[in-house]
Amino acid sequence: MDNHWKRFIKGESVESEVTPSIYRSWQRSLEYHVDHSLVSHQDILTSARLSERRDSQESLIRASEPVLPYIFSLLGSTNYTVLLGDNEGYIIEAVGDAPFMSKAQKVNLSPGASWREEVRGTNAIGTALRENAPMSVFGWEHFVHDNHFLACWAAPIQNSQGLPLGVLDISGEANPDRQKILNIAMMGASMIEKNLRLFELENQLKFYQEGSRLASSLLQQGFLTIDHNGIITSINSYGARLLGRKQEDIIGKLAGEVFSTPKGWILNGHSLNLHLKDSTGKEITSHLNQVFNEAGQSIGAVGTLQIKKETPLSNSLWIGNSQLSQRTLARASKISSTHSSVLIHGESGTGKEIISRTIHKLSSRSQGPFVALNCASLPASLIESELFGYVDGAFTGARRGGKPGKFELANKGTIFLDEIGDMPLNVQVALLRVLQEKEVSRIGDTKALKIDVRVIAATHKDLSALVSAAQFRLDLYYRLKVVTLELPPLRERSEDIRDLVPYFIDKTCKSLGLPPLGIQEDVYTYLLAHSWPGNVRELENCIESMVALADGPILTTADLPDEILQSVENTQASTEPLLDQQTKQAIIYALNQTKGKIAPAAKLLGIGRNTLYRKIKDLEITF
Ligand SMILES: Nc1ncnc2c1ncn2[C@@H]1O[C@H](COP(=O)(O)OP(=O)(O)OP(=O)(O)O)[C@@H](O)[C@H]1O
Repeated sequence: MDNHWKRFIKGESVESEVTPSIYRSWQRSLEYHVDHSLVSHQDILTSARLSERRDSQESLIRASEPVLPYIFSLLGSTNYTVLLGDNEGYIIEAVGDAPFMSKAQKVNLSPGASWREEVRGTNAIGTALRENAPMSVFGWEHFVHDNHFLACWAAPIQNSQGLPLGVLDISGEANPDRQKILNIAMMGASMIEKNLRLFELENQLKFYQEGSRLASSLLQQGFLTIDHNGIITSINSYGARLLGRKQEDIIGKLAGEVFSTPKGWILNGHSLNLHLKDSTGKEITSHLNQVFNEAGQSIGAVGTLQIKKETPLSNSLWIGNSQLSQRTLARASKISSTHSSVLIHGESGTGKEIISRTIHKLSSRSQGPFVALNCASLPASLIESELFGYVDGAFTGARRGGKPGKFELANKGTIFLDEIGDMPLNVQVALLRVLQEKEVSRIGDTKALKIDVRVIAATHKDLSALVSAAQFRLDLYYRLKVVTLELPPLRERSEDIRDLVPYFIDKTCKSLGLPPLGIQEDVYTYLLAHSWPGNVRELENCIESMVALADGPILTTADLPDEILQSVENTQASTEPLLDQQTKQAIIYALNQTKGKIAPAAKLLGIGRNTLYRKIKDLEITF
């Protein structure tokens, strides 16, 4: 068979009779002017240069260390050597049996020699590197005649981009089992590649760990990481100080031991707010987010710890961080420092009572009572006696000893009159008198009692229209609307849903004595798309029923009430396409953020101003 080689050397055409990769390499060997009749003694490193080279290839050598002897042991015969070459074909490591290695040494197949094609013509190491593919080169396929006694198999060792970093070679004396040994060489190369990737990941991990250690040491808040077993794997010194313990006393402990949270929470929720106290009793707020791997399994949680700031609004009962909510709260806070009557307008369930309680809590009357009366829930005949009370025997059916009215009960505090639009006209007159004279007389009594009460009235109706229809007194209307507050419906501040939902889940779990529940992100797609005609009350009811009926530790779309699923699916199917709805929401959000300014809103959305104008027009957005 070495006829092929001889004929090629003589210059005859053998292209169709030789393996293409071997033929290509022979051609290259000719171009490099490799002498086919002589063993080259070029490109052999001195031992000092070889050790420098090995130092520069430290990770390749470390990654191969366990692999070379293992591959040698698989060969099951001693007539082989297993070699590691670097990316320039220099042999930097060899494992093998002495008799064969000494034969190999005669042709410089030993550490220090480069087996690049340019120097030694066609050979497994050089040709595998050049072709960047596994190669076997047998006997006469070697370009240099003296190498014809060799049978060699080599596989490149590649980096993650597929570029060769080195080569694993198995050389022996002619062996017919070409594919089997090539497979072993390929397996060895892939084991080395895996080890190299592992080293890379270890380095990356060290890098990130060091980066996050440095960054978290600079943070003016606590930072902690918890693994999927619930063990605290790191906490910065600020966080440890907050908890009044040493870092080393916290790291390695179960989160449940440090935070005394219900067992198993870490695997249940997607995010969690822990409520803790520091060593001096100050409240610490925390926010932990779970981290998931690509398969969606929890691999732990990272989060922050902070001392809860005592802002005036921390007394607020209002949940929601949307721009509109923040504006509402800021206005409520201002109102709380005045003594005027307040008229709150908003759709049913938007939180008129909650905001009234907040105004009361923030005001100088906070130590006094907050008394609420829903004018729509009582028959007209009873409202007056509820408001002003009565004396013994004031009317048939009156309670013995009389009864104080809500105004009396609210003295030094706040009275909240919900659904004021439903107040009968005769009671409106009496109310106006109380407001003007700041005194109240129980029904059937001649004495008047001085009272100091702030009135907050609320309605979902258009009071000015009721005034025009002569159903509401103009003078009372003006008395009440000294200060007004408009509560936006939930559909206009849907970002609040992301704050309200975890709050309601938490609240319901506590009231039902259940462990904290998580919620799947998909559920929000529905909650955000629903129009919530019943506003926050409807959302609260929805979450309450989901929690009560939930099957697992995480609320999923399967737990959504049918009416929400249907209403969202109907809107999506019939009227606006989902994309339009979401675009609309994004635009409303951006306009809220930028207080209606077009240029910054367009920037926030990443679109041009003209496109934004067009979309506002097309989607009929009003702002
Ligand atoms: N911003 C909010 N944060 C927390 N809970 C809220 C908020 N807004 C409303 N809620 C809850 O939603 C429910 C309805 O709120 P509220 O009674 O204050 O609304 P309303 O506007 O007074 O309703 P209605 O006009 O029907 O009386 C209550 O259970 C309240 O706790």
